[in-house]
Amino acid sequence: MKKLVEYDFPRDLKDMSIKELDLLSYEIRDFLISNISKTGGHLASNLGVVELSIALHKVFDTPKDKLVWDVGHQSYVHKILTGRAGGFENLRKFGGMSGFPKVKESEYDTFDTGHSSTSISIAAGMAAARDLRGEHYNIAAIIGDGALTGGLAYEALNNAGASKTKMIVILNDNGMSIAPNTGGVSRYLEKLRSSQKYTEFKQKLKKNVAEIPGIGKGVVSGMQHMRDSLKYAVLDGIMFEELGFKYFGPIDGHSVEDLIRTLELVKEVDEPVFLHVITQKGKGYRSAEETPSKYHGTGPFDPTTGKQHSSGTELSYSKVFGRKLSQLARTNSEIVAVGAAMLEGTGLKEFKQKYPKRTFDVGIAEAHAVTFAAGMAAGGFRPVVAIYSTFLQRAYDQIMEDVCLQKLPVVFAIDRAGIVGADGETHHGMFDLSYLGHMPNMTILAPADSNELESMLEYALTLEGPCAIRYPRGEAAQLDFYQPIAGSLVQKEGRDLEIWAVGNMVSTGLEVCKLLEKRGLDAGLVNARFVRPLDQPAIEASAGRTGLIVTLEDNVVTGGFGENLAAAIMESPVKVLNFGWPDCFIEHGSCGQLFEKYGLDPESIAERIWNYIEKQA
Ligand SMILES: Cc1ncc(C[n+]2csc(CCOP(=O)(O)OP(=O)(O)O)c2C)c(N)n1
Ligand SMILES: CC(=O)[C@@H](O)[C@H](O)COP(=O)(O)O
Ligand SMILES: [Mg+2]
Repeated sequence: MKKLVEYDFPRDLKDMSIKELDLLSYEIRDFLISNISKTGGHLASNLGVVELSIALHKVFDTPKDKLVWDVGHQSYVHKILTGRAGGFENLRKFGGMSGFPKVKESEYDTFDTGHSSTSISIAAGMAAARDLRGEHYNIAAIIGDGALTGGLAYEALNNAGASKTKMIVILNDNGMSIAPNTGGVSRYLEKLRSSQKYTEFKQKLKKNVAEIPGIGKGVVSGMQHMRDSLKYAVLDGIMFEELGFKYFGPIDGHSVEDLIRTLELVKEVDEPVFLHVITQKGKGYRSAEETPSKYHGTGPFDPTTGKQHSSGTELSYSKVFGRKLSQLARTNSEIVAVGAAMLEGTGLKEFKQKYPKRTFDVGIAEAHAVTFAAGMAAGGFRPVVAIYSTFLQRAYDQIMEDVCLQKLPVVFAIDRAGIVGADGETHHGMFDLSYLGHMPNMTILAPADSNELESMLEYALTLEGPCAIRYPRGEAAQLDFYQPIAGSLVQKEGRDLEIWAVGNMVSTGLEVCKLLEKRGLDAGLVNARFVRPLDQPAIEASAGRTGLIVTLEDNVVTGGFGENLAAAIMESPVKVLNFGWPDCFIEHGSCGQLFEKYGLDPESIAERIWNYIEKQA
């Protein structure tokens, strides 16, 4: 039997029979399990779209026809079917293949994605561009039921449905976001899924397709006939029909045959089509079927037992945050937690178990989460909104207008701040200090270790306005900082220079001081703690003690802590050197590799400081 790397995909799919395609789906699942068990990656979502991806590449003429994968974490099978099986050895590794669609990686990847709920907008825009140019090809957006909880998807449905342009929205409905999906739309989809009509549709589909005389006009009239005889399906999908889409389904997303038949039909429709496909997250791998959330994004695991190698016992910042919040909520009944489809990732699972009524998971809806929290704060509560740094970018305006403008006491627990590693450029949380740093009334804190995170959370909940606490992905440092949160913390004064480090960069700063000491330099270290407001008196005092201030932050330099500090003492003769991420998008790789490549590891920083001082001498 041929290996997946030996096929000429997608061309080879065109000659394969349904039976061969069924066999191929087994082969692809084996390949995914075997490879992801070594590299880690998004397993469960990909196992769920094996047949759908095969059918799409069988029916559509890619890359002329365009496929847009929402989020893109489920694009692995698409990658296999477009000649990239060989890339899986280095999936998400430094210099290796990305875990998301990348235009620069393949002509079959139509758009760089990573953040949810964008696919329908992208497809609608592509369709408008195609129509304006008078071109003819198919465009399909493949969106999950989780991604369909995001507001942008509805703005796009509203616009695309009314436009009457030819495009296909395929809903990959598995009832799951990372965790079980939530909300009213999810309940509506559940109703469609569990309806008897699902099986009836399958029977009618077979019967009607058999009656279709050929292609072109025949297909269209056959399809019209089918739709007429499937009035119930139209009724069931009424919400999408009312928005201007022709609704088809729901169909079995694990039947290659049904998928191919239906796609052949809907691709002939000259209007917006909404095709509802039912799949199972984790399909074909027992551990992932039983606990899809655990295999949504997984590290390496034993493929035979399903046992994940990383024990998950490390004390992450997320866990420290969740544990402390639960503890504070015991005595403060005004504390409520707000999340956006990432309760587990942000450490709120324990809080939800203890305080289900005080936990609000709004779905993949970060902008709504923030304004919802603003509403709760206006109603007298103390909302704590836990969102990853990269996803909070979505809610810039809501933080500014709905929270800061009214100085509402909302606490933002910003997880995954700084570089995150394997997810890469769409997911690094390296902009929050810049996008929050200019917001009036906002306090921004960054803990250097787990104790500081706890103290900062306690402190934030005493403030009368908004406060953001940002901390990185992964294991929490244990530096034993117990001092109360009042301003910056001078660890050590320095004669030759003083380093002002933000959050996780305090650990780096300690290393840099040691390395410089070996070269005979007396470097001091200040744990900034407050990114906003700046601790002006302490900064001025530091500038008075030394001729050089060095700032370290796990954030883009542009508009970050260091630039603000430099501006705050621009009249002083002290020189300021800023270290942070350069003004560009940073690729995927391990955090260690990225810090090294961009000169942000202790050795590179010490070297640059040394060279700078040498040059000045
Ligand atoms: C704006 C944004 N918020 C959160 C996420 C994190 N996230 C990635 S995939 C996912 C679940 C998506 O569910 P669904 O679209 O149904 O796809 P499935 O994994 O079920 O195939 C979430 C919440 C994201 N990528 N983008
Ligand atoms: C695809 C996506 O956006 C999430 O699944 C993300 O990969 C989760 O990252 P963490 O592993 O940091 O929770
Ligand atoms: Mg889903």
